[in-house]
Amino acid sequence: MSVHIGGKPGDIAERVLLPGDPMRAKWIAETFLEDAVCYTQVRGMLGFTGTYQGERVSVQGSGMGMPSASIYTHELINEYGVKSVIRIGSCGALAMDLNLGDVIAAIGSATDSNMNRTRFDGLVDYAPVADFGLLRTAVEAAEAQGTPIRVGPILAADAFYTDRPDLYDSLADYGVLAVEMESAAIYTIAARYGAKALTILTVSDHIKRGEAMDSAQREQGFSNMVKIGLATAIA
Ligand SMILES: O=P(O)(O)O[C@H]1O[C@H](CO)[C@@H](O)[C@H]1O
Ligand SMILES: O=c1cc[nH]c(=O)[nH]1
Repeated sequence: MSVHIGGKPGDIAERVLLPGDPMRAKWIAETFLEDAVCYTQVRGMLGFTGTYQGERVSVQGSGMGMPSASIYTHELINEYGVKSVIRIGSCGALAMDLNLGDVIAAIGSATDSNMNRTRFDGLVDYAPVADFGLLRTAVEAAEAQGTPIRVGPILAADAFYTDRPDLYDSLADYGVLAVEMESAAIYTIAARYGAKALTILTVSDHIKRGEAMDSAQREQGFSNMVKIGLATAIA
């Protein structure tokens, strides 16, 4: 077991889906995986390993925000030999041509977090980006299942409730599609330790229009995203 994950070596597949919400991890394991086994409940951050179309896959909750997601990404890669990490999350849209339920693949992740400023002594604005192979596979998987997918940059924010909505307007002017809270850290840590990472998101809110999905829309929208994530993981 690592500091924050209760599994033994070998309990976790080389390919991991990483939702923020541990209950989404449980729902994915119960809905999409066969023979799923829960390998960790430490801090309630559930993780499961099962098979999808005969291939071994794990799904691990990562919590909210970059400090939490960093811990799980670091330990999965360095303590359990995970090779690819696919975040599947919800996001708030900034682009006016996005709608609730739309699926996004994050090619790159701007951030207001200080984590990378600390890493590089404030001397470099490191650009956290997706693994190109995973990104291409996700786009192909989305096309194969008939789910439109929008590829573009996103913002990984430290705060869910922002005091600076004006910054969101500026970012939208620069083509940033949506806001979530983990991708920049996941991309950075995967790059640092030689693993692949991708973030796939479902638009659960539209920040500029003040819209939010109801629970039925959420389930269907998230299902499409999860299927893309699983198809990408096993490709
Ligand atoms: O739906 P998840 O994966 O938790 O992702 C988004 O939802 C949470 C905020 O509500 C943050 O973790 C954000 O990144
Ligand atoms: O981080 C997030 C996730 C969903 N919706 C938001 O507005 N922000």
